[in-house]
Amino acid sequence: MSNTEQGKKLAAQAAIEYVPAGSIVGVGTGSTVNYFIDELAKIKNRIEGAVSSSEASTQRLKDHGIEVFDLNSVDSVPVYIDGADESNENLQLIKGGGGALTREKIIAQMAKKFVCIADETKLVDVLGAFPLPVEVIPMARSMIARELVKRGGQPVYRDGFVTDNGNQILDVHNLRIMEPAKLETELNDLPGVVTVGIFALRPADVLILGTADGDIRKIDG
Ligand SMILES: O=C(CO)[C@H](O)[C@H](O)COP(=O)(O)O
Repeated sequence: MSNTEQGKKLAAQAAIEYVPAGSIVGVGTGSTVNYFIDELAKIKNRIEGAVSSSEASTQRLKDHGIEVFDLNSVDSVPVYIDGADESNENLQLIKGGGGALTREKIIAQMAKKFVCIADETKLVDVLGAFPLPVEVIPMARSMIARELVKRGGQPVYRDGFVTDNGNQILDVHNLRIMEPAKLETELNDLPGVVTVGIFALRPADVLILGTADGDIRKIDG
């Protein structure tokens, strides 16, 4: 197993301690979360079930025999565990590399505690080296792409990819995001933008990083 994969797995294992007994657990999407789902399966008798941020995670949870609830049937989500494409020291994130950003942001907003799990390479000084995913309503794609260019970005259409919500993704290259909350708010305001992959208005509460030397590092927000 590579150092990166080991880091993801370590972080996923460490996140289990944040899962309260008897709870409905918010579950994100991606390869790091897949390790978490596999860990969660080991304690499935101690939880009530999960709410999920993607069809892919829902399938994996169900394959493990973990009940997946409709979010509308749930009053509260005590903890949400998800990965990230980048995090800064303030636990502001870029997410959406796997295209699940909208449902991820909805569950993160609802969660009392958002625990982000990643390998240590995801920690950066300035967000934006990872292309920023923006989910858009299909008819607005070109208009929004022009708006992103005006702001210094280079949007690239994720051709052939359709989100679980039936929308499209623009991956915006060439950004150095110095004020994440400001850019998140500004892009949120463009008609046709469904979700911006900046998680700054609702950052993570805890970041667990798995390191190459087999350790974990925790940063509290
Ligand atoms: O935001 C996400 C999916 O939309 C993922 O959390 C992000 O892409 C990280 O994925 P991975 O754990 O595979 O590196």
